[in-house]
Amino acid sequence: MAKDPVRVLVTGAAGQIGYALVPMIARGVMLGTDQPVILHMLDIPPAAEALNGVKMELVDAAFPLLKGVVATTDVVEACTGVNIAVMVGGFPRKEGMERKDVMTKNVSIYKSQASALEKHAAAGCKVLVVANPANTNALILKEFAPSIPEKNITCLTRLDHNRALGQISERLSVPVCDVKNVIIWGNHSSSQYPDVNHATVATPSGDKPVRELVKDDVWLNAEFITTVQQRGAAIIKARKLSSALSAASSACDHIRDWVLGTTEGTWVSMGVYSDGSYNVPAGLIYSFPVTCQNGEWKIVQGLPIDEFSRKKLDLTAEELSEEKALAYSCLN
Ligand SMILES: NC(=O)C1=CN([C@@H]2O[C@H](COP(=O)(O)OP(=O)(O)OC[C@H]3O[C@@H](n4cnc5c(N)ncnc54)[C@H](O)[C@@H]3O)[C@@H](O)[C@H]2O)C=CC1
Ligand SMILES: O=C([O-])CC(=O)C(=O)O
Repeated sequence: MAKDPVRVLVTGAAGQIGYALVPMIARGVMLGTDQPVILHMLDIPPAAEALNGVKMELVDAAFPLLKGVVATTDVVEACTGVNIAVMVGGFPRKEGMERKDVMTKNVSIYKSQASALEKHAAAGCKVLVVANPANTNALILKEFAPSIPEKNITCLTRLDHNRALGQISERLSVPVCDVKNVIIWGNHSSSQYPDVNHATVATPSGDKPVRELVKDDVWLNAEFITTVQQRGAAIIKARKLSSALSAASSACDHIRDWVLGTTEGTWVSMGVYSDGSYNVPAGLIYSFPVTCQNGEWKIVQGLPIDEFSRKKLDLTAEELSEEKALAYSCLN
């Protein structure tokens, strides 16, 4: 029997990530090729005409899984009955800006959209915040939507995770699908810690640690880390626009794994509400290694953390605490 359609909200749908993301969702990249979807697309009035153009293209593409499109500038209409909410709406960073610089503009959006989601989304709606500062926007959304369970509010660090996989794959000239279990700890910002200490590569003689294969701790402890931390800025420099296709694809990965589960023996990185695991202060949205099953994520426990890593985990937590304080000061 055909499945009932799932309603997926994309905010900022007329923007660059939105334009890359909605066809992926309509093709089943996010929820599976047997899962019909109804797309809810929200943008602001100045983008209404462009949003309507995206809707026209979705109709023209005749996606078999797409059972309906709601394109609106009304946040209540956009949020009504949605099962998944991908929050991309906001203002992107430009060359020379830190993600913190977009804070003032974006956190107030997340405060107001929190109440619309809380009141109008379907029960159990899963929320992914993409817009920057992603962790702090997600935290604001959580705090101003107290009836949405905190386990249902996450932010995107899967792009950073995928970037880390990509760097290792390039360095070792192995297919990216053979690399797994990197970790992005902390903030989706240049303070994040891309950690390869538990990462492995599938080889004909079994999984081997990335460190053993790369055989260059200097590169792994320095250049690799900064390349991943600065990749967003490098893309902005090259394209004069921030990452879009990779962000859209990673957002699909995030939701797909969350809803359909991670593969046995593999974890992914997600920005989730900290419960104090790994001595990360509770009450921050922080990126951890997680596994997913039955629609729920769980932080991978018990990984040994060396002194080098500890410092980096703490540094990015400190930045998130500062961002939290700054966000509240912007809202006052
Ligand atoms: N977490 C991550 O890995 C990544 C996050 N980003 C962030 O994603 C966000 C979107 O990036 P782009 O699509 O490139 O930007 P964009 O400027 O092309 O699109 C953003 C869209 O949001 C809309 N918008 C603004 N305020 C809104 C509101 N209140 N409600 C609904 N829509 C609203 C704009 O009209 C625009 O159409 C930015 O904040 C960017 O920094 C970008 C790449 C990766
Ligand atoms: O760097 C930016 O502003 C966009 C972004 O979040 C990324 O590409 O990781």
